[in-house]
Amino acid sequence: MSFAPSTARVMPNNVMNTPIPSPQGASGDTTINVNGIPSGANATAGPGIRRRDRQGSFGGSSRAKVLRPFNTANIKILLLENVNETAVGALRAQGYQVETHAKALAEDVLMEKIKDVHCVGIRSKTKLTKKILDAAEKLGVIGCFCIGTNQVDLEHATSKGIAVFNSPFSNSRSVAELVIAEIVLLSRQLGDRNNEMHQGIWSKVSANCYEIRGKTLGIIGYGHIGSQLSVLAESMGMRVIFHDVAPLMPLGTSKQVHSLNELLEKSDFVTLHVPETEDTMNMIGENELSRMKQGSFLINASRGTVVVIPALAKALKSGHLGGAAVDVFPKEPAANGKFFESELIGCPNTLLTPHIGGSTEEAQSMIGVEVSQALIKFINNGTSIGAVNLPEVDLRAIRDEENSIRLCYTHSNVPGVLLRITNILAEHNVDKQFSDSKGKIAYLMADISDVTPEQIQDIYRRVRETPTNIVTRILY
Ligand SMILES: NC(=O)c1ccc[n+]([C@@H]2O[C@H](COP(=O)([O-])OP(=O)(O)OC[C@H]3O[C@@H](n4cnc5c(N)ncnc54)[C@H](O)[C@@H]3O)[C@@H](O)[C@H]2O)c1
Ligand SMILES: O=C(O)[C@H](O)COP(=O)(O)O
Repeated sequence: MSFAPSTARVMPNNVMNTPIPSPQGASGDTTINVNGIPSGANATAGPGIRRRDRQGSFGGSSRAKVLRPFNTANIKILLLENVNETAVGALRAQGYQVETHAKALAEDVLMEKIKDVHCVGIRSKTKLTKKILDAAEKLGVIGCFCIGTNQVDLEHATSKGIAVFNSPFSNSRSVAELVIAEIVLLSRQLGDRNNEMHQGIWSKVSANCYEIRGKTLGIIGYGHIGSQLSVLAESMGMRVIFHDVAPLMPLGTSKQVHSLNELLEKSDFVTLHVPETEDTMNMIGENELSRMKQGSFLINASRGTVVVIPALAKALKSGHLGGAAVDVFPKEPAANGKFFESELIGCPNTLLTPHIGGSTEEAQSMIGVEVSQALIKFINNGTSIGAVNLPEVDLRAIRDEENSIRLCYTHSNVPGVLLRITNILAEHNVDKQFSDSKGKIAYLMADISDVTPEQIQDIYRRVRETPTNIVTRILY
């Protein structure tokens, strides 16, 4: 797969279901404006579609055509929260306009900035609420350069046909390694000893300090991170049990237990690796903490809302828990250097970290590559593989010949749509077509050959006018 930038290419397209930036056809290009009408100095009465420069291939075939939404230089991308250079470079190499910010933006600034962009890239801090999404007039795709997507109003994004991509496992190993370190640190009270030494206090203690060998680790949420952690913990001699809503294959000699309570009662260390959902909100409160063994430890590197912080502080101060490591908080400061407050500050044997579970060079670099590639494939080819909120649809490469187009149609999932589209395409040569649905939304891709600019314009207009239309794009 090559992501080499193409020569300017302008598409009849509402890539983000909104007005298209005005064409900037390179010299010699025949360009097609938003309405599909050939325009620009070199517009001719001819087909209006230039054979692409053979700069790369799609789908591994030398006869494959590189598709573009329209002049890629008109695509505007906003990257927030210090998204990795690997992503910035890959997106710029496409010719897109990329604006980067090291921090999350305040709501009013984001509302203004997001108005004009086709794609936004965020991490866990930026909240893309209904209000923000409604301000985003041209937005067609969101890249979450992290695992969690709870910071995006997914339902609203979906209703607007905005695709959302994330990186499902590129930082899993980093989180699992952090948790292994924390298990050892907590078990040996290293946080407290370190603090004392920095204050000039020599306090050599062995009481209540343990090896982790032979101890039981209870993992809540046995997904990418939980299962990776399971393998690492067993290799250090721990026994592993886990609780998950889904029945899952236990790795190594780990065992799935029947209930959350069983896990809490049997574990020396309890670690949370669930997503933020309605079900996991306040999952560990006073009742659950009281079920944990006397002197056991709690680790949370999932989401801050999963643990009731005042209850945890109480359990630590009373000595019921032997310690805790917390990486995520219900309210996190917006940026580095901002004030952090929590009832956990000063609790005994309590490790507090600023949401750094996935913050390693390796993870950030891999995430940058993975998410930027998903964004490029969606913008340039219409591919929704890996989208968390759209049905996953792809077609093999379009043939590299003149006058062939790809129709990408995001629509409401109601009866009768395919018949309507079939009628619109009836007199054309549909090379291939695929469609799938997910809940209230469906996505169709169709490659059509031998179409004139007038026919493209007609297809585009008629598809857009269907009552079920959410987003219609045509790619060349
Ligand atoms: N601290 C960090 O920097 C950091 C980094 C990466 C991920 N995370 C957080 O960790 C979470 C987990 O990541 P992952 O990649 O392992 O996710 P995952 O989707 O691979 O696994 C989550 C698991 O939790 C289970 N689950 C869901 N609801 C549950 C419930 N109510 N009770 C029990 N199990 C439940 C799922 O079935 C799944 O097996 C992410 O959603 C993210 O919020 C934090
Ligand atoms: O969801 C995630 O992947 C983690 O919470 C990490 O988020 P971050 O990219 O904001 O560090």
